[in-house]
Amino acid sequence: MACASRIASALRRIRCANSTFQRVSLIRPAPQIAQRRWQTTQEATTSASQEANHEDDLPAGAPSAKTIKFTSESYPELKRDPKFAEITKEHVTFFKDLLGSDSAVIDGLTKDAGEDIEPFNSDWMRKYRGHTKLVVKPGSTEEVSKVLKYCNDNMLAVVPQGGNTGLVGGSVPVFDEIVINLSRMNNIRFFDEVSGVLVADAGVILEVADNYLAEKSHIFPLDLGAKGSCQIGGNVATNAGGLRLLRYGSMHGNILGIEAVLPDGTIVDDLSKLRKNNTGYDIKQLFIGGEGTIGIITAISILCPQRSPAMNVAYFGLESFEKVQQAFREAKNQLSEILSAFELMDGRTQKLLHKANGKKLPLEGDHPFYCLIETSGSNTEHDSAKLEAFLEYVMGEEIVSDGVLAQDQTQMLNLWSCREGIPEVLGHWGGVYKYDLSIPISELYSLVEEMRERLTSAGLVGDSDKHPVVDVVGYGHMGDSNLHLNIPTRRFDKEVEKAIEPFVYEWVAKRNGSISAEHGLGIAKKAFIGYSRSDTMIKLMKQIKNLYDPNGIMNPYKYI
Ligand SMILES: O=C(O)CC[C@@H](O)C(=O)O
Ligand SMILES: [Zn+2]
Repeated sequence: MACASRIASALRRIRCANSTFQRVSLIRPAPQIAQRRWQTTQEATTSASQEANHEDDLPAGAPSAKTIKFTSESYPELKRDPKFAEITKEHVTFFKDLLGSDSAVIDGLTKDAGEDIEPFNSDWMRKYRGHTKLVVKPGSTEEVSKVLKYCNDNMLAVVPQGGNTGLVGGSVPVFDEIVINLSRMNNIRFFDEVSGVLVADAGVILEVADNYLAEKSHIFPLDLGAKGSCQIGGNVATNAGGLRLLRYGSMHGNILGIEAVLPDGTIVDDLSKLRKNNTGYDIKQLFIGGEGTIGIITAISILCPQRSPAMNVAYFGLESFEKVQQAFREAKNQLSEILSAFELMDGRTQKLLHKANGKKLPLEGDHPFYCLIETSGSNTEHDSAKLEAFLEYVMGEEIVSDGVLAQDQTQMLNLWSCREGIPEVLGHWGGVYKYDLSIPISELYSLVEEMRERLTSAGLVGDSDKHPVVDVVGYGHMGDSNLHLNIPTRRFDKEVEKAIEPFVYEWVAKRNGSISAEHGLGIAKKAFIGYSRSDTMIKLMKQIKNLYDPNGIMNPYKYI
């Protein structure tokens, strides 16, 4: 079998080149998300919950945030809460006096802050845009405390903001909420090489933290495409999942402690470095995934695993979702503790990747499904033996039809780009309807098929400009039963939206899945929480919100 020999010869090459392969570490450059660009669209029609924003002639690499439609227009049902005060010159003076440095306050009230303030008002997807006139950048926990207390005392609404790389509009204002940006708080406070405990400010960029840990043979237990821009405080506040959750677990499991500030200025000093601390309620968990609705995380303490010196990345083509499941089962069974990622991409995502940016795909021929497997272990020989046995098995049993194994770091990056490049590429035609869903694994892909059929029979999908929908595709974290259902479109269209929603949420709810597996609720999914949470759970969440933030100043109009 040609494909078998492809992998077998790759394995032979690895055995010959052990010494170089052994030391490969996987550090992927993050996509330049600030330069993502939406394509021209025709006659974009409005859609309250999904509309992205387009313009006819964006200069490549320099999108102007000013052309993004305001969230308050896309969501006309949202009204500014009159209980919040409007920002005055006196407020601005207070923040300037408090924070001292000129660069710590972006003041759009007393002067035209123009392009300086817009990146804080809008998100990288160009879907959400607020009206803030003030961005403050505290440089310490004490400053965050003073800022928040002042806002709370004066009924000024705020939005905590990290790297602003979220996917649900949670980190940008809707109206004139003050943006509290954490980027100046970017120090690593502590690292212990024996325990692997890292304590760092919330504003440290994920990739910076990971590079720091790499020098100490450790790894940050979270990895995602936006690592070059996102901040670890935001990662914790959104309980980001990423590409290696399968191996290292979630933020809820890895975070040992947090430091946070409540709206009344109280500093929650719970920066525990302990793995075990069984003394009452685990209150830090409320801030993890709390999306900045009860307080601002200012620092985290996190358990970081040892970095694996031996890494392998393989990319397979498979003929059915049944075979994908078999491959996943075998990977868990045979690679067990060295398996660090098992990602799924359908054939359509790979074709679109090629179509949009001409990317040469690793395998010749078409396969309905592709998987990317990564192993991370401590012993190359041991890992290679396991991998070889696994590959021989899946090829021999015809579970996998074709595959390649990276020979060096460049090839690893190239294989990873076939997965990580997908979200950005799908925006190429105009915009994307995005759904981030937890679904029982056996039915993970059925939703994509049903949705494709549904939209196709409604005459909405096609190759020509007559059809709004380019395709219906699925990819995601197979290892976590987390599907990213993406529907790239040429234009946003009420008819398309009606065909997708609420069908998609009902479909997921019927299977006891989650309507937001890892991206959170923000503004995009807030209206749909009831599909995944019972009335009792929502009531309990509201009680917590009211307890911590009685004035409701924290990230209003989102989440809850
Ligand atoms: O854009 C998406 O739908 C998914 C983004 C991210 O969670 C990923 O897994 O690449
Ligand atoms: Zn994801």
